[in-house]
Amino acid sequence: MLITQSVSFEYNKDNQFEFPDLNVPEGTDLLILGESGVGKTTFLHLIAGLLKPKNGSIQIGETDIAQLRGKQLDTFRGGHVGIVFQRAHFIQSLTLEENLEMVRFLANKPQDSHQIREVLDGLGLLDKLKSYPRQLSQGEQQRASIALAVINRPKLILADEPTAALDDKNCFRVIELLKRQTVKTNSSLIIITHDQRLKSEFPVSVTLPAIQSVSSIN
Ligand SMILES: Nc1ncnc2c1ncn2[C@@H]1O[C@H](COP(=O)(O)OP(=O)(O)OP(=O)(O)O)[C@@H](O)[C@H]1O
Repeated sequence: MLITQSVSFEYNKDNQFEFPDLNVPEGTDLLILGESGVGKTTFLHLIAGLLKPKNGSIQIGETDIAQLRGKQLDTFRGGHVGIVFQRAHFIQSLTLEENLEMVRFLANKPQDSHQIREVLDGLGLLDKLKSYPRQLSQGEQQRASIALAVINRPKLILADEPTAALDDKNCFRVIELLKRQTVKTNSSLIIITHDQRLKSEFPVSVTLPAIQSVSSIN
């Protein structure tokens, strides 16, 4: 599903990165661990096509997203990649249902109210369909951000520190919800985090080294 090779990136000469090669088959999960500042979010943004690598290839399915530009890239991402951001990105003037409709619209997907209800139901948010983002608790917002990420049934779900602000109970609940969603659609799930609690939940993990060098999945 995802193959990265020799991916490097630089913000400037003080912040240069070489990332491990990844090979994540369809339907499998991967945890990417690393200390603060080693480039976890940067790597996730490269995989999502939000940043362009300096060198290397990032293949999602048959497509090297490092080669896509503009609208092509946006449409590809909208249809194939779901991102659970550190902080949820909602349109505050729209209800949760309308936010989800917007995500489908932006990916050129037909509206499907059954799909929206099914996803919200799976996340325990069906009664929040008509709520505005500000009316949701922090935990509900976290779950709603998972809904935004999975509504288009992407084959690749990327999550940036989805549990950092959560207590143990909610941490494992969010992981369970993410895993359940990926099983439903046979998607691959990649979580980047410094949250060591997640290690026991994922058989495969890779740690980004403090001193950047290329390594591979252990
Ligand atoms: N836009 C930017 N311009 C310049 N440097 C940046 C930029 N974004 C991030 N950096 C630097 O790149 C390094 C890696 O940042 P990144 O956010 O990828 O780390 P991280 O491992 O996700 O950290 P954390 O766990 O604290 O979120 C940091 O030193 C950061 O200051």
